[in-house]
Amino acid sequence: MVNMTEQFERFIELRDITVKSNGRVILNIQHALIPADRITACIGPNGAGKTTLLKLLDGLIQPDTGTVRYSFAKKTALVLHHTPMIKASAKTNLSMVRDADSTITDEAIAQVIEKVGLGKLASSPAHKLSAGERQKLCLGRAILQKPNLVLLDEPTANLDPNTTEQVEEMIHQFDAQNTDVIFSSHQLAQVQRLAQYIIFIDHGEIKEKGPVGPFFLNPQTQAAKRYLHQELLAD
Ligand SMILES: Nc1ncnc2c1ncn2[C@@H]1O[C@H](COP(=O)(O)OP(=O)(O)OP(=O)(O)O)[C@@H](O)[C@H]1O
Repeated sequence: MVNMTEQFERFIELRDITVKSNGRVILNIQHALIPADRITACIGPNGAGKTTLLKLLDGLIQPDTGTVRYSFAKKTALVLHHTPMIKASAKTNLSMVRDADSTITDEAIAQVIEKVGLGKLASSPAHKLSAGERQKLCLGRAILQKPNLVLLDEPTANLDPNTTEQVEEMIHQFDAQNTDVIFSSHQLAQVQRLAQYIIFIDHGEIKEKGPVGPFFLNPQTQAAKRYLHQELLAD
C-alpha cells in the first residue's frame, strides 16, 4: 500500500522495477518513493527481498526493468551482512577504501579505527576477527567513504547486546551527521528504537510503508499483521 502523497526532503523513486534471479522475479515494485532523509527500516520475512532492495538502492545491482531515480547527488555506502575480508590486518582491510578514494589519509584511517573501537586490534588479521569486530570494521569502511546515505543489511545479526548497542550508536551518529540510513532487520524492538520510517516487504513487493508508530500500532495489510504477530511470538 503506497501512499502517493508522502513528501520527503530527499528520496529515491522506484518505477516499474523488476529484479529477476534465474528467471524468477525477486523484486517487483510498480512505484515507490523511498525516503533518504531519516532512518528507515526495511523489514519482512526471510527471502522477501530486503537485501536485494538495498543492493538496488546502492546501485550494486541493476533492475531488469524500470528506473531508479535519486532526488539528490547519490553517495551511498552499502554494508552487507557477509563481507569478505582479505588475509591482512584490520587496518589494511580498512585502508582498501582508498581504492575508490585516494584522498583518504593515514590519519583518517587511524581515527576511524579508534572511533569504531578497534584500536587495539588494528594489526590483527581481519579474517580472524569476531562477528562483532568485523561488523565494526565494515562500519568503519562506510564512515571513511563519507556517504550521504548508508545502507546496512542486518547490521546487528548475531551480535551480543553490548555490541548491538555500540552498532546502534554508530547508526545514530550517521544520522546526527546528516548521513541517512536505510537498514534491514528482523529485530522489531531495534526497529522501533532506531527507525522513523518502515518499508515492509513481502514476496518481493512493498506491501506497506509509512512512519514507524502507526505501522506497529495499526498495520494495514494482512501480510504485515501476520509478520508482526509471528516475529513478536519469536522474540
Ligand atoms: N544472487 C542470487 N541468486 C539467486 N537467488 C537470489 C540471489 N539473491 C537473492 N536471491 C533470492 O531472492 C530472494 C530475495 O532474497 P533477499 O536476500 O533479497 O531476501 P531478504 O529479504 O534479504 O532475506 P533474509 O531476511 O533471509 O536475509 C530469495 O528468494 C533469494 O533466494
